[in-house]
Amino acid sequence: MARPSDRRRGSDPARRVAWHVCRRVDEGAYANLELPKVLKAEGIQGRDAAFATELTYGAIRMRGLYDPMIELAAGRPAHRIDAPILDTLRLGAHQLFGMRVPAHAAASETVGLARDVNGAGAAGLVNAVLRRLSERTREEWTEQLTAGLNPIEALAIRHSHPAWIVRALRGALLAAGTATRESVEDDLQALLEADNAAPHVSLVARPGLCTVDELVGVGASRSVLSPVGAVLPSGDPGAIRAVRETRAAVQDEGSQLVALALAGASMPGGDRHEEWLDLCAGPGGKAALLATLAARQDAVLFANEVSNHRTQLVRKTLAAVLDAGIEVMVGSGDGRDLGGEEPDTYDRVLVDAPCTGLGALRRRPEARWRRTAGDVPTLATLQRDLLTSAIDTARPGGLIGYATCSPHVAETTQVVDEVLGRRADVIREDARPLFRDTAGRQVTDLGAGPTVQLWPHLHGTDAMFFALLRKQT
Ligand SMILES: C[S@@+](CC[C@H](N)C(=O)[O-])C[C@H]1O[C@@H](n2cnc3c(N)ncnc32)[C@H](O)[C@@H]1O
Repeated sequence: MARPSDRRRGSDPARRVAWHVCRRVDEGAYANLELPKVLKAEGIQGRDAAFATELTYGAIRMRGLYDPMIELAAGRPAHRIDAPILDTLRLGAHQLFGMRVPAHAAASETVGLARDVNGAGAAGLVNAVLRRLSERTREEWTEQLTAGLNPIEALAIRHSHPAWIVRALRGALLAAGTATRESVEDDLQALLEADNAAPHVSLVARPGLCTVDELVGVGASRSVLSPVGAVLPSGDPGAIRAVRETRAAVQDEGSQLVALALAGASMPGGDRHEEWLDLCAGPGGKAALLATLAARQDAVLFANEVSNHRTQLVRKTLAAVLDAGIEVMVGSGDGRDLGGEEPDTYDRVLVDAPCTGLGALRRRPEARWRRTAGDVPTLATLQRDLLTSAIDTARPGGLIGYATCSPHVAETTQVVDEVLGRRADVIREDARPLFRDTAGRQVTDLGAGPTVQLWPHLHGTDAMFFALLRKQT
């Protein structure tokens, strides 16, 4: 496919970038990886880059609402519209219904884009569809599209999530004790809205390598939630020296709290030199935080990852940690085998399990359209095997933290319940007191316990789940 730079330069560069990224995403790319590359290649920065980002992410995220609108306006199913033209129409719809672009500018700029990237013939179709779309408000279209649907299907269209995900999130809100039967519809709506809002950029100051004050000094504000966190209101985190040097990094505050919780859990038996294991470490965000926390407690970390490529990423993430002389080992292996290879060894073990990522939909605009309900049982089997192996690697008295960035009960409490149901040597501890905010107070709204469930609409974090288990002596 031609890059935007190869094409005639009649249309707005930011919109062309958005279209190009949407095409690449249709072909299997990830928007969060592709967009920065294309913005850089096109030399687009500042407000134009922010516009391109909002347009790209919104058009991809909201296609569950925009495609049915486009179908009505075009008088044909979306799969009968050429994919490159459909992407142009989605971008037009997002300018009309999701951004504060005046309708005439949204239409004329999108037709200009169509002329450039889809050809003169397609521009006529795009013009006609956008004119029809702009005859009604978003709410009017939504009312028409959801009339007569059951509540889950209606929410799926209104908030542009696949219905199976809406159902799973509703079940998770109830199961975690976050919502009651009375409040669940409001909670669900707030959660779905939070999934569609751009998340702020959270940074971690890796203890001993960087301070929150240093990040505040370059424009970030102190995190309310994470004692090692900061929030960047705008700008490119890559421009921050501490981030470039891997002394700090972009990391969700929920992930920070998970690592802090496991490191902070009490371990009777006093002053032994602990050995910690991160069983699924790639790309190394939690491993880097754990390694610095371990160093403060005179402990050492072994970071394990199954994929060779991701093991390399762990090494890159740990660059500043290793440069500082902090003792951390990095290895590549299947976490399911470690329980047999190194039984009864580690004091603290983190299983940050591969999961559907349904808790991080804000960050990955295409993820909701790629995942299927069929992924869940496959992942749950892997998660059970990894947790079982993690328990085997823990020494008697040792701790195991099980985390996912999905709140789906089949990946969270059901995994823990099933594994614990088969073993008499592990108990579940209340993890909630370990989640402490910057002021030292227990984080609110963590659920009914003993496990912890964080939420984008309540905490501003990804929907991280965390269970703390202790192996009996
Ligand atoms: C959720 S990610 C971990 C994120 C990481 N802890 C961080 O904070 O950067 C899960 C990781 O598990 C790895 N993984 C998948 N199957 C595995 C296995 N059988 N053994 C070890 N790691 C595995 C994946 O490659 C992926 O890197």
